[in-house]
Amino acid sequence: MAGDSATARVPAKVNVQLAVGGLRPDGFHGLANVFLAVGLYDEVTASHGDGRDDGSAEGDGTGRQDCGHGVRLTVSGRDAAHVPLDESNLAVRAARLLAERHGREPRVRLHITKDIPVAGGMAGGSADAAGALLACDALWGTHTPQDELRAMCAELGSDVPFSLVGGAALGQGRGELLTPLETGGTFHWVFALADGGLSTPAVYRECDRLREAAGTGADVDSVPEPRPSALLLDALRSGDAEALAAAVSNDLQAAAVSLRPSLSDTLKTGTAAGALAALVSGSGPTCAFLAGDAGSAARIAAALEESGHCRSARTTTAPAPGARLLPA
Ligand SMILES: C[C@](O)(CO)[C@H](O)COP(=O)(O)OP(=O)(O)OC[C@H]1O[C@@H](n2ccc(N)nc2=O)[C@H](O)[C@@H]1O
Ligand SMILES: Nc1ncnc2c1ncn2[C@@H]1O[C@H](COP(=O)(O)OP(=O)(O)OP(=O)(O)O)[C@@H](O)[C@H]1O
Repeated sequence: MAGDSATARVPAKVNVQLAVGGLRPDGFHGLANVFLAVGLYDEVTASHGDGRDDGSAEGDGTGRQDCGHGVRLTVSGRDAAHVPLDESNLAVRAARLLAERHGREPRVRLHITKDIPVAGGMAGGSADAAGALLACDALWGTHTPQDELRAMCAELGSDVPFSLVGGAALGQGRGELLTPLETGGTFHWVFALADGGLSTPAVYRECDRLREAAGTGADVDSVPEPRPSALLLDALRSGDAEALAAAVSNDLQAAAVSLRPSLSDTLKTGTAAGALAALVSGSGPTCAFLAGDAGSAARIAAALEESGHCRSARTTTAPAPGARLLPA
């Protein structure tokens, strides 16, 4: 496909197990990271820029920037104002990386339709990076093999390879080494979106600080090697929500709550409303609630919104497919 534009749709993620090992000399932590893709999506459209203004109004949550070397970026959606429009944007970095690999100019116009919360612990920027790779690859007709796309994803960020593949997967190393996992059914989730984000490096630093303060140490020699939970993998395989609820864990949760103490009220609210499990999503501050069925998910979402302990609540299901091109 090498038409005038290409659009990729990419899911958010929740980590149903996030076991964090010690701080490595390269500044990353070894992980046993069980990712589950969930049905909240960003869309990334790549099109041939013609250099003309597209008429998007200022102040409608849409910005525009020529990021140099021919990449122009616009973003729409409720959180658009919080998305960087310069070269730090992961979608821009992805387009430039793909162009560089194919020895071509990254001349492209990118538009992100943002629905995944920004800095929310749901891999929104990673989704946009994976989406930009797919959309630009289709627009430019560069036909990059899947293994090369995956390697580029890993260069862009630890969560990006999972955004590409979706479904459910175990991430090892810093999270980029993926093993696909079987899932036996549909899981119902509620996400409580917070006001403002949390910085992922800051949450990892807080995790280290809490470990040091507890006297256990935070480096690779002090923290046991993280391992996936057999109970959790069984629960995913069998599609058993109650068993999954009993096995979920997030080693970054205490750090996220330490930086944002109000999250504990959000977690309690969802539990009181009938959630089978309540946990911080990745590095937070989004909180994730596993529900028994769609009706229970709707009741938990209503209780969260009524409580005022979140900005808004969203219901969805998992697993969701990975990054996909939409029909032209
Ligand atoms: C919290 C998670 O979302 C769970 O899936 C990820 O581990 C974060 O993945 P990400 O946002 O793609 O992170 P990256 O862009 O690769 O790294 C950002 C920063 O997070 C910290 N980081 C990230 C991944 C990891 N395994 N250990 C870390 O300590 C490092 O300070 C790193 O500089
Ligand atoms: N396309 C993008 N969308 C959102 N944020 C981006 C993007 N590109 C770069 N960023 C920057 O990355 C930061 C983290 O954003 P992101 O939404 O990816 O966080 P996150 O969902 O918590 O990430 P993760 O769950 O992978 O740790 C933002 O504060 C922003 O400065």
